[in-house]
Amino acid sequence: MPPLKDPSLLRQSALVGARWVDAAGKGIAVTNPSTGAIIGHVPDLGETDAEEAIAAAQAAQRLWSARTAKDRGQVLRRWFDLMMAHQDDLAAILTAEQGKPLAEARGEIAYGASFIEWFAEEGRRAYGDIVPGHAPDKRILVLKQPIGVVAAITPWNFPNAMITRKAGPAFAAGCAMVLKPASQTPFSAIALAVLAERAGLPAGLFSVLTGSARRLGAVLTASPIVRKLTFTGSTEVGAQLYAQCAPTIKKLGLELGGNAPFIVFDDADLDAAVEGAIVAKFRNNGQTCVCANRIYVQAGVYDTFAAKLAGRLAGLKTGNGFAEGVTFGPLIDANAMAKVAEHIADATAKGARVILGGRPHALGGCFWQPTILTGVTAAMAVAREETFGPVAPLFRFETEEEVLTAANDTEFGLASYLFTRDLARVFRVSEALEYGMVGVNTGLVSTAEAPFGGVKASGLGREGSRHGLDDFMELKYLCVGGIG
Ligand SMILES: NC(=O)C1=CN([C@@H]2O[C@H](COP(=O)(O)OP(=O)(O)OC[C@H]3O[C@@H](n4cnc5c(N)ncnc54)[C@H](OP(=O)(O)O)[C@@H]3O)[C@@H](O)[C@H]2O)C=CC1
Ligand SMILES: O=C(O)[C@H](O)CS(=O)(=O)O
Repeated sequence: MPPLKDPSLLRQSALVGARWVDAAGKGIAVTNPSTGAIIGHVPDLGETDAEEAIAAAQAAQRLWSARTAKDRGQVLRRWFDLMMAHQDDLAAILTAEQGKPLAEARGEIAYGASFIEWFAEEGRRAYGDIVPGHAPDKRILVLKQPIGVVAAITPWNFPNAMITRKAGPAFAAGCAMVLKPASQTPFSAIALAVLAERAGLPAGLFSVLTGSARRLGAVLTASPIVRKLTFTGSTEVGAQLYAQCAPTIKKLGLELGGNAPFIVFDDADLDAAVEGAIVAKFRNNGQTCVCANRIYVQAGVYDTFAAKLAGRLAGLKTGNGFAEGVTFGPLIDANAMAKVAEHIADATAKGARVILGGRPHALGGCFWQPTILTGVTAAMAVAREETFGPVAPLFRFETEEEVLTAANDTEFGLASYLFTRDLARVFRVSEALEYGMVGVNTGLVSTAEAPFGGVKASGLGREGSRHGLDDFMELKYLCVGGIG
């Protein structure tokens, strides 16, 4: 990692309420997925630390929620300004621990900061209602109030933005947050806490806990003080946490797995569709929940699309995220490599053809060649499971009805994409797709202004947009009588 302009942002510590706990060279090692080198260590915290963080959050939240939305928004705005002022350092920390190319990491910092900026403003629009009464002497008022102490558990693939997409609305609403970031990428979370402290976020309002996910998660999900759990990660873990929260009836925000269809019709702008596929499939080296997991191309343009996509990919470079001109970094770990290899082996064993890549990259380690498969069918694992890697499986289809049936044939329902220049088809297909989000002639839908989230096994709730704030608030109905 290049030297940081502000080395204090890379802190080998965790934040328990108002107390920084140092790893002091032991605890959990964090490695660079490009090189395998140890970047540093974070503390291995336990149950009592999690309980302490929850208690600190409860005390701080009472005072924080008593401040005006404008005041809270000004603190968040300062946090946004500090994130952008330190964009290069935050990006370097992110590339070191997650692997994505530096330019992409800088983009994530700006994307992550945009949620803080957006909710610094949205917090002042948590409007309630005054409803015409049901009796002459009654008045009906509806208030919006913060839900209270929130627990957040986040993944490694977007170590900055998946935190701020939760912290922004939580703090704007007047909540407190106890965060357990992914163990592979804790330093991005800790750097955010360092800047939050400098921005004036009150002590105790934001804790960052590092250590055993199972152990810390058990405390966070069992505590009756924690009134909401917001989780981003796999559907398997999300379902487990859902069950763990049941005894205390918590509000849940679940951003889970995906299996996005990417549909290219005969009448599409093929160059635009190829660019869209590069973004939708290969952003973060295919390690996003909204990645195009299945690429359906209508028969009339199938061969041309495949050739164009292969031509574009052949010119892009794989390597260490800090190296010049690199578009694809490493996968996060050996398990991710094994899953990619397994999906390709399964597909080729069932008749698919590799027209590009298909093997570990010559760089070794966690690097994989960008890969295109043709002749892919619904019988293959890539059609049913999330690959979470740089593999583009191309399915051929004949009719709109056929591809809609195939696209909806999954338990997931997060993102979906279609490319066509037929306006009637845009609405017919978009309305028929069983997903929370539809990209029309674009491969990138994620932005703070829009509601991000899915249906079915892809989760509950929405993050971002004006809807994202309501997920951190409760409605309170006042029935005021005796008005003569
Ligand atoms: N819908 C969305 O927006 C997103 C969905 N995902 C999905 O997540 C998967 C990849 O991300 P990945 O991080 O591996 O997902 P995981 O679900 O394995 O991990 C996500 C987070 O959950 C924690 N965790 C794991 N097990 C437990 C547990 N028993 N109790 C409490 N916390 C736990 C992890 O901690 P630790 O790191 O310590 O294991 C990590 O912080 C893919 O399926 C992807 O689609 C990922 C990102 C976004
Ligand atoms: O974790 C993810 O995959 C993110 O939600 C993807 S995005 O928000 O950057 O699209």
